[in-house]
Amino acid sequence: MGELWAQMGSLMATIMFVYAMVERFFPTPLRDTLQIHTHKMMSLLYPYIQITFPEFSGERLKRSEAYTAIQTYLSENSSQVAKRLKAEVVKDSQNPLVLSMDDDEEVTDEFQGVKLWWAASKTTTNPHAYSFSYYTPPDGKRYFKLTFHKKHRDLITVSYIKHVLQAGKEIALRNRQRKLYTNNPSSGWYGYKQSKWSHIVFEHPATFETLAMEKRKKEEIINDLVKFRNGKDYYAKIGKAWKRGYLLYGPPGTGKSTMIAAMANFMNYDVYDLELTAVKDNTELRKLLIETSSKAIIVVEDIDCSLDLTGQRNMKKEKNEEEELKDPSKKDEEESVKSSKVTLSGLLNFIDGIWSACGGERIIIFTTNFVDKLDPALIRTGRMDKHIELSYCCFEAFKVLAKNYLDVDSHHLFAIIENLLEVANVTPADVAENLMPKSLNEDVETCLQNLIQALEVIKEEAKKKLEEEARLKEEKDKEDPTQHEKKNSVHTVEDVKENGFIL
Ligand SMILES: Nc1ncnc2c1ncn2[C@@H]1O[C@H](COP(=O)(O)OP(=O)(O)OP(=O)(O)O)[C@@H](O)[C@H]1O
Ligand SMILES: [Mg+2]
Repeated sequence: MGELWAQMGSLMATIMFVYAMVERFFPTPLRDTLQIHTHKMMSLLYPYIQITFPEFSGERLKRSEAYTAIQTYLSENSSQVAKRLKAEVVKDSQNPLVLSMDDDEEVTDEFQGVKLWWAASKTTTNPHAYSFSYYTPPDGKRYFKLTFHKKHRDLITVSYIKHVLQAGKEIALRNRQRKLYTNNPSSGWYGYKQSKWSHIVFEHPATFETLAMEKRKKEEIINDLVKFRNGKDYYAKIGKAWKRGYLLYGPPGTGKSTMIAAMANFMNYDVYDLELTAVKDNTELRKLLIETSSKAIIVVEDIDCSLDLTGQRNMKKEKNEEEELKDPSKKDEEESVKSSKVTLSGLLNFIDGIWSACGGERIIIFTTNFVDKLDPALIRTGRMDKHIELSYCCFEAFKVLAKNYLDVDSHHLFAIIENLLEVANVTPADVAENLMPKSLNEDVETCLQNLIQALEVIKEEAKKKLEEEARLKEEKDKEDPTQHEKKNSVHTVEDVKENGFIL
């Protein structure tokens, strides 16, 4: 910046001298003409272009987006070089204290080999002058001034400014504090200051590194997410809304919720935990969706329990009426489900209707313990793009947990555990529970022994259960071999109905 200031200084001195001469020796009409020409000539000699970015444009309350983006960009790129910094507390940021360059401070930047100068300044205002604007700060209007050589005009005005604004927005997004939203019951939507979603700061520590799962499967999911994140142009090209649906299924404690948290942390997205039973009808579901932000994961946990969306409504009805006669408390249970009128078609519209296309990238995740119970319409390809099974703990997943909980990569007891995991169906949640030291003096060996004991018990129980099932089957076969054959065929209408499939 030194050389620029030296050049500017000598130019300013020349201009002032020429103006002074003109003022002094020429009559007014000639003086005006001469001044215009002098000005033109000086601007020809002065080879730099300046662009200013005011903090508030016009008289609007809103701070200029460009100014904010430039400030963020410069804070990250130049706060190390600027000598005088300004500290500001920024709301909703991971790092609430943001340092940016102070007024009248300059920094340089470089873009494709071209040097540029940024200066933070403010206009000086007359403190006695009455301002019509509420938004003009008493100490003047702030602005950033960008100076560059005129031969780079196109590069700077077309590419560089775009780059700065984009990078500034990305930095702000990266540094923002992410939120976990839950929907409020609609009865409270119209109250004072009540909004449709309540939020808290999202601070779940789960990551893909700590998620116990086969490496290959994990990489597949990560690649899918990365492809989605970078797919803005691709989605626009194929004419599809920029969204992706995942169905996570598996027994309780296999890590479905943990995976959602890992996904949110990986993508740096907000999470909207949608409680469908609190949504009155499809219209309200739509209103909730419109109020979600871009870069969000919308989660419906336990979709099979949230609503009677399994397509078995009619089949179940008769059964429930019978049950109600026997047990009246069943009726109350059913009533509470009926009070939510979100239908399967409402939910499908929610997923792939035009409503889901408003705004930017969105991920929709359903979780269930019973994938077979879901209506095929809900999970068909294109609607839920990827089905991910979270299953019982395999040896590879155990190794991740051992690393997380005990900080070990290998141990002589691992071989025994590997053999036991092949025969015992145990969830990662159970493995984690057993690996956790119960007291301060429990070492790695003791923790692994605890797990082995637990796995032995599970293995024995499973063995007994299998033996019992085999015995019962044998007894049944003896009683009525034809009945058993019929029962074994899953293709009979009775069985399909009983299992909750839709014909
Ligand atoms: N795959 C996993 N990797 C790491 N930790 C896991 C995994 N699965 C379960 N856990 C541990 O077990 C606990 C329960 O897991 P989580 O809540 O994710 O299970 P879930 O599949 O969502 O169960 P549910 O069906 O009951 O909702 C977690 O807090 C986590 O500590
Ligand atoms: Mg869960």
